Amino acid sequence: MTEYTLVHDAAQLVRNGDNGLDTVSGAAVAVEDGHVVAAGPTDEVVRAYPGENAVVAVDAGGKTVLPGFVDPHTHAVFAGDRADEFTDKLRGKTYQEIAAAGGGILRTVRAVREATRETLVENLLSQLDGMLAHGTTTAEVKSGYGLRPDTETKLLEAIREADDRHPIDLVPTFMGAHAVPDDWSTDDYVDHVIEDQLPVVADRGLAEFCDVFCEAGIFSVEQSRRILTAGRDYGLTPKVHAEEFERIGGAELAAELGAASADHLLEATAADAQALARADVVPVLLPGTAFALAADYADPDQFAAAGAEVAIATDFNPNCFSQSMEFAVDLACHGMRMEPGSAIRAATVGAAAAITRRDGLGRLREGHPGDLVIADVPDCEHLPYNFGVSTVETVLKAGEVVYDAR
Ligand SMILES: N=CN[C@@H](CCC(=O)O)C(=O)O
Ligand SMILES: [Zn+2]
Repeated sequence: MTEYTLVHDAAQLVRNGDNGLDTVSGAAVAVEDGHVVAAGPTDEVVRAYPGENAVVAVDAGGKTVLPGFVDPHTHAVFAGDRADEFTDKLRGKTYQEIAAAGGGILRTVRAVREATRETLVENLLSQLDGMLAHGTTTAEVKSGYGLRPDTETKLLEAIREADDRHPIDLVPTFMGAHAVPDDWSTDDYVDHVIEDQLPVVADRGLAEFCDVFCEAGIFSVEQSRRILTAGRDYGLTPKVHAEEFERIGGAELAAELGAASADHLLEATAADAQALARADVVPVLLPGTAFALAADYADPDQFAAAGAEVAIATDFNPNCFSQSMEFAVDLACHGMRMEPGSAIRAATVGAAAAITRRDGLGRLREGHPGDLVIADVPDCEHLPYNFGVSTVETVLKAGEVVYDAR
C-alpha cells in the first residue's frame, strides 16, 4: 500500500491556477512522496485516498488550506542586532544617516566578520523557526554581510548547512555587492567582487543568484551591470535591488539583463513596470521595508496593469526585522491596498516565479510540491483581515507536518 498524508474537510482550499487563486470549498489534499496526488472536493479526494489508510490525516474543518509561502527576498543570515537604530529612526534619523554614522549594513558586516560559521548557522536556524511558524516553506537567503571572499563564503556555507538541517528549503543568493566596505573605492571593490569573490562562490557552487544593491551612492547602474554580467557568466542568475530610495535605472537594467526579479521598486515608474513585464522580470515588492522606513509603499497596481506576476517578500534583515510572510501579506493589503487574493498569490505563485521556480512551487495541484499551510480562518480573505495575529496553525513540508501550534 502506498503511504500518503491527507488533509481533509478544509473550509477553503487555495490551489492557485494560471490566473487567480482557484479556490475549492469543503476540500482535501493528498500528498504522496512529497507531491500532491489529489487536491479538490473532500469526497472526491477521500474516495481515492481514504482517511483510514493515511499515514497522517489532518482534519482542517473550518480552516483554510493554502500553499506554503515562498519568501523570495531575505537577508536572514547575520549576527548582532540593530534595535537601537530602530529607535534612532523613530527619533528622525534616516537610513542613510544611520549608515553614514557607522551603523546600517557595515555594522552588521563587522558583527558577521567576528562570528563563527557555527554561530551564523544557529542564528539562521532560529530565524527559520520563526519564518516557518508564519507559513514559509521556501526562502531565498542572501549573503552580503561579509564583503570579503572568506566571510561571503562563510555566510553562504551557513545557508547551505541550515538548508540541510531545517525543513524550509533555502535558495542561496550571492550579494557581495551589498555595500562598499570602509577604505575601498567603489570601483576597486567592484573589481574585487568580480575577480576575488565571484570565482570562489561559483567554483564551490554556493549560490544560484547574484544580487546587487543598485542605488544612488552605493553601486551605479554601470557597476551593477559589470557585476551581474560577470555573475551570469559564472551561471548565477541576476537579481537587482532597484529604485528603493532613488530611481537610477535599476529596473531597466534588470529588464536588459533578463534578471529573475527586480526588488523594492518604491520609486519605479509605470514605464519601469512595463519594461519588467515585457522582459518577464518579476517585481518583488517589500511592504515591510516601506513600513520600517516609514516610506511610501510601492504601487502594486502599476505592475499588475503592465501584466507582471507580482511577488511580495519579507526582506527580513536587521533593518526590517520581520520573519513573517503573514505580516507581509497583511501589509500588502492594509498598506499597499492589494486585495487579499492578489497578496496571497504574490506570496506563493508570484514569489516562486521570483526565484525562477515556475514549475509548480506555490500551487496545490496534482504533481506539485506538497508544501502547505493550514490557517485557522474560514477563507483566505480572513487571513489579512485578521491582522496582527498569527493564523497559521499547521505547516506541512513535502507532506510531512513540520510545525503544529494546535
Ligand atoms: N537595501 C539594501 N539591503 C537591505 C537592507 C539591509 C540592511 O539594512 O541590513 C534591504 O533590502 O532592505
Ligand atoms: Zn534586500
